[in-house]
Amino acid sequence: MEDFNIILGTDSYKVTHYKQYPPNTTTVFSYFECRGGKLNGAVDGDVKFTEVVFFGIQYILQKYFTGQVVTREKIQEAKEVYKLHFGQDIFNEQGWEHILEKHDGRLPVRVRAVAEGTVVPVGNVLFTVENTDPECFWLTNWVETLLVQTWYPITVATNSRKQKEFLAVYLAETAGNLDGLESKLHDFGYRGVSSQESASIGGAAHLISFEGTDTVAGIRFARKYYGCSMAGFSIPASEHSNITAWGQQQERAAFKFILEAFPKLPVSIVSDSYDIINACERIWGEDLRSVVEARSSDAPLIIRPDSGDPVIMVIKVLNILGEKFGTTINQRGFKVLPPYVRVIQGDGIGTHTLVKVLRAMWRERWSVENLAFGAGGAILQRVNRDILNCSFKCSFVEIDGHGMNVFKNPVTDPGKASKRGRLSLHRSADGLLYTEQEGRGDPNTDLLQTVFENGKLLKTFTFAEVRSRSQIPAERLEQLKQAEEERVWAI
Ligand SMILES: O=C(Nc1cccnc1)c1ccc2c(c1)ncn2CC1CCN(C(=O)c2ccccc2)CC1
Repeated sequence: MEDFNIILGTDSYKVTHYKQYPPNTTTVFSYFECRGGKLNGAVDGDVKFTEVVFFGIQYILQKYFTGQVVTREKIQEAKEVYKLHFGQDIFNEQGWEHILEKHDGRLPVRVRAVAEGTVVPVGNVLFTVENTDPECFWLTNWVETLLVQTWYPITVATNSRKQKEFLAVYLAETAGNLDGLESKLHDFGYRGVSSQESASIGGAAHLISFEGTDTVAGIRFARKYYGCSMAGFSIPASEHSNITAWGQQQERAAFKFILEAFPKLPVSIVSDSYDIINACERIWGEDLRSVVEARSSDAPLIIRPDSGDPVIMVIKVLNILGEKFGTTINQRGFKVLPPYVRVIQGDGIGTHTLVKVLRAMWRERWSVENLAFGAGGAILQRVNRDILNCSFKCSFVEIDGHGMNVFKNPVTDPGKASKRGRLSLHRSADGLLYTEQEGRGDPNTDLLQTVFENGKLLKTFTFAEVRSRSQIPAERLEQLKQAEEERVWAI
């Protein structure tokens, strides 16, 4: 990563921390966890997160940590910047010179992490960092700033997987199988994220649980960093300009033209430019009805409403289409439109509204086979570090050759208490993951693996492995089904 200078890749206050640790400190050992807790489910509404998908450290390590990341030029640049930034010489020039001379510019740190894609209950250690050169005790927490940015891929991956749980429960309940589950939540979010890099990272994080995306950057990311040649798919779809360019009087002509432009593929046509109800009743349901009925089941028309309350619009559109094209009743007793016509709701969808639409469809006896969702900002942008309470804390130091377990335990917030000593992650006999503290863990069963050491990426995972590790277990779906039964289906 040429135009990145890790010596300038940290919070300003960390530049002064080498002067603040106790004299003769030789080791700083820190860890990262997602505490979950107080802001739980803040993505929207009453969705709760009790476990997280670990994802994304591989990218950060590969892009910003591997190889010779310290050079004389970068030290010089940092020296100038910090002299101006602090107004005096407090930059640890000797410390970085030491890394350049003794380690050939490679970072003398060890990062141990749980395998990417692992689903870990909140409150467990996810990765640890320690210095491998006693003179570089100050480096461990220097790199916190960059490594804690894993909060973003972890949160996006976790939130998309949570939506997949709800979709799976309602698809199983209303269709009797999980066919098409992976294409039920399509990423529309490319334009709504803050940067190209966020689109890449977040786009890929969504694709751990789904295979539908319009965020092309996520495809490229998965190819480049996780060895996946094609992580997601899309289809021909219209935007408003393709309809409005024909003028309001020609909406029907536009619809017909676009349908006929793609005879052998599913085609999605946004239908709310003027009046979605008229579009469904008159244009799709009468004027173009035979054109729609001529579509094959693997090249359906997919009607896209794009305004109005999502819950109301989905039910209204399904009811009109059911009237016009007829429905069958599936083995679960739910209504299904003919296979040549489907609906995608891509407006106003976040975890909370997706659940509300699913619950409304259940109440109106519509099978989830009929619908897919698109989501943008809610998938990639409406997330922050507080949702899973991701944090990095020191838990062990060595001073004058003596090891010491350290921690914080604020009387003002017990939820912020940190773990103590050297940490490891283990799986109990009944399959649950738990953290051993104070160095008590058996190294032979530690699920944390050394993924980075002294400038080298030692362990990487493919996107296929990440996807396989984050599968949703059947018992989790059973649990969520029970909860929905009590909360919604019983009423
Ligand atoms: O409008 C779209 N993209 C977009 C991008 C950026 C901003 N706004 C919209 C867009 C992109 C992909 C779309 C789409 C619409 N409509 C369908 N797809 C992709 C998938 C096609 C395959 N799928 C179906 O056939 C299907 C649809 C509904 C029920 C059951 C199955 C599931 C959806």
